[in-house]
Amino acid sequence: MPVTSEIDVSETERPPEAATDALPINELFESLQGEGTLTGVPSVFIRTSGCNLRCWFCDSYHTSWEPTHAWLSIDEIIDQVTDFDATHVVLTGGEPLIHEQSIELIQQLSARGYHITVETNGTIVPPAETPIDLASVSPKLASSTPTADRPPAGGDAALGSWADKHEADRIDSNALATLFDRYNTQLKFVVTGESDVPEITELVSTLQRQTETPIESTDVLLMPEGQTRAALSETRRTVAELALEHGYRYTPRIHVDLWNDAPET
Ligand SMILES: C[S@@+](CC[C@H](N)C(=O)[O-])C[C@H]1O[C@@H](n2cnc3c(N)ncnc32)[C@H](O)[C@@H]1O
Ligand SMILES: Nc1nc2[nH]cc(C(=O)O)c2c(=O)[nH]1
Ligand code: SF4
Ligand SMILES: [Mg+2]
Repeated sequence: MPVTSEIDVSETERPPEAATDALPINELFESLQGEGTLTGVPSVFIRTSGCNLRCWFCDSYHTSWEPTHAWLSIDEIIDQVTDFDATHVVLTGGEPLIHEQSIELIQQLSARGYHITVETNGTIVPPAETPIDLASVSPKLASSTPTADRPPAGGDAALGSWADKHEADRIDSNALATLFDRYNTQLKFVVTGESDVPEITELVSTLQRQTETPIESTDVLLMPEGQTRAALSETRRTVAELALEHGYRYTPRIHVDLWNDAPET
């Protein structure tokens, strides 16, 4: 059931009428996993609203810059998930781990046998026993920081004080190392061009010193920046060639190739 346009509120504070275990849900749909090591796997996507960062390029503008959502209880979410046939669930956002109710949702879905991927920016570590099958971690590079020259889709009026806050909070290497040690993890970088590579190499080296689990270059995925087919066609070849040159994996964004920027895909 589409929930995208049902309720439009400008913040993610829980209204008094919402259940205590409710989550702000921007959309809930079935699609093919479009990114990363599970690309092509039929999956139910649960997109929470609200984020602790503000990437200028965010392809889910209505979960970050202008959060839009309905409040659904965990039972309501699970009812909707079980209406689909997929065995894989992708919990995404926004930043799903800013909501403590996401943990209960993950536990309940896992107990029902679902394979759980969490798409996260890697700044928040969930409680130790949270049953995540794939931590799809996308650390945010300097090129993600919004500025007056690089404003979000809503223009620089939306920028407010986010340039400084985003820049200060986008990387927490302790959090990234803990996630990597605890979960089966892919590090999926959004790449805008060659100038992003030194920061990726440096961050991967830093994390290799911090983690107990060895980080292989094949755990590192380069994903082209682009919300639309037209934008991706500008970046993907460069990013694929950078992956080849540096021994990292390349991941396409097949949902963008297939459905462009349509909601619920
Ligand atoms: C909308 S985010 C939600 C999860 C989490 N907040 C994060 O950033 O990882 C889902 C995925 O889309 C990626 N993404 C967002 N905007 C993008 C863009 N313009 N081009 C390529 N990937 C993008 C993110 O890096 C992340 O891997
Ligand atoms: N098909 C499809 N695959 C995806 N993989 C990660 C997504 C996300 O927004 O987190 C996403 C998405 O929005 N759609
Ligand atoms: S961290 Fe994720 S949801 Fe938040 S602004 Fe960046 S891409 Fe969007
Ligand atoms: Mg997406």
